[in-house]
Amino acid sequence: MTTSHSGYIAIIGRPNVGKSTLLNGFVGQKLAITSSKAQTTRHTILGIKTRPDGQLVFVDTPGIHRRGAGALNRYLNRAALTTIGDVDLVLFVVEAGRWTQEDDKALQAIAEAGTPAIAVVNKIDRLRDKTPLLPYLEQLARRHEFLELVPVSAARGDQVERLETLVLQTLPEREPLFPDEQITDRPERFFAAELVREQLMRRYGEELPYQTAVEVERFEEEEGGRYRVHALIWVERPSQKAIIIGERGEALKVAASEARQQMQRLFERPVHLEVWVKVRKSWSSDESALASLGYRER
Ligand SMILES: Nc1nc2c(ncn2[C@@H]2O[C@H](COP(=O)(O)OP(=O)(O)OP(=O)(O)O)[C@@H](O)[C@H]2O)c(=O)[nH]1
Repeated sequence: MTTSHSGYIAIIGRPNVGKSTLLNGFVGQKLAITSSKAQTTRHTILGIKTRPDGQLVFVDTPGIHRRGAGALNRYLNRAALTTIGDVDLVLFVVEAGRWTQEDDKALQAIAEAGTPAIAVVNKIDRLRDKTPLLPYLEQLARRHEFLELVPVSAARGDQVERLETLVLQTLPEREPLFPDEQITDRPERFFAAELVREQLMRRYGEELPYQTAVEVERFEEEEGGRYRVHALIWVERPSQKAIIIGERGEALKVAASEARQQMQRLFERPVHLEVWVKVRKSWSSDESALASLGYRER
């Protein structure tokens, strides 16, 4: 019989390095929403991968960043920092060829926690010429005592399986922590809200998405298995509501249709989705409004 290794792995790095893409690649399902905008991830999500030789429980955290005041930003940083101290291993994700102050801050947090770490150098597909990769890896190795340094392309899946095997070997000998078939700790309702939020992140301007939140107020299974989902998009100003809805409702219709298709893929069943936009003043700077929208310490 093979020995079982199991444990918690935090995926840590500055915004936009590809943490969510990596998590989805490990689990083989789109659990974490992604976009080209920084700070897409607002919630900590568990992604569970069970193999015959053990179980990897990944914790995708909101990116660590330096700027930004306000309750939402405080929540994002706190969530990432708490996670680092609580896990068996950290995957520190960086972008090949790039090093910023925010990377530095994330690495400092890892060093302070003293949690063992593997450096994941992502987006190697972007390097046409691979020559600079070696000096980059050497420099990274000098910054911290990593267990391993692994270049990958999360988007293409290159080296992700190898990384997974390396990760498993570092985890303690332990029976699986979750049942075999479980792939996340979040209910389907949560993913419904996230998939609507993903469309907002992807479709609307640079600033607007950060001033919106999504709440699923109804999530029901109809006879025959179809899901009926009612989602509310909270914005801070009436002008934002007009932008999201668009002329004759076209913009929202397109966004909702894409979100619905993504839900059908994840839930593997038909989905009926209705989306409404409502104005609630300054929800993103108000701790109690944040809590009511699900941004709670867990
Ligand atoms: N070329 C390339 N792009 C990638 C790769 N991995 C991720 N990306 C892209 O990088 C962007 C950010 O990816 P995410 O997975 O959302 O990044 P994140 O680190 O979770 O971001 P935050 O939510 O801001 O913390 C997206 O546009 C991805 O498609 C990769 O291996 N190669």
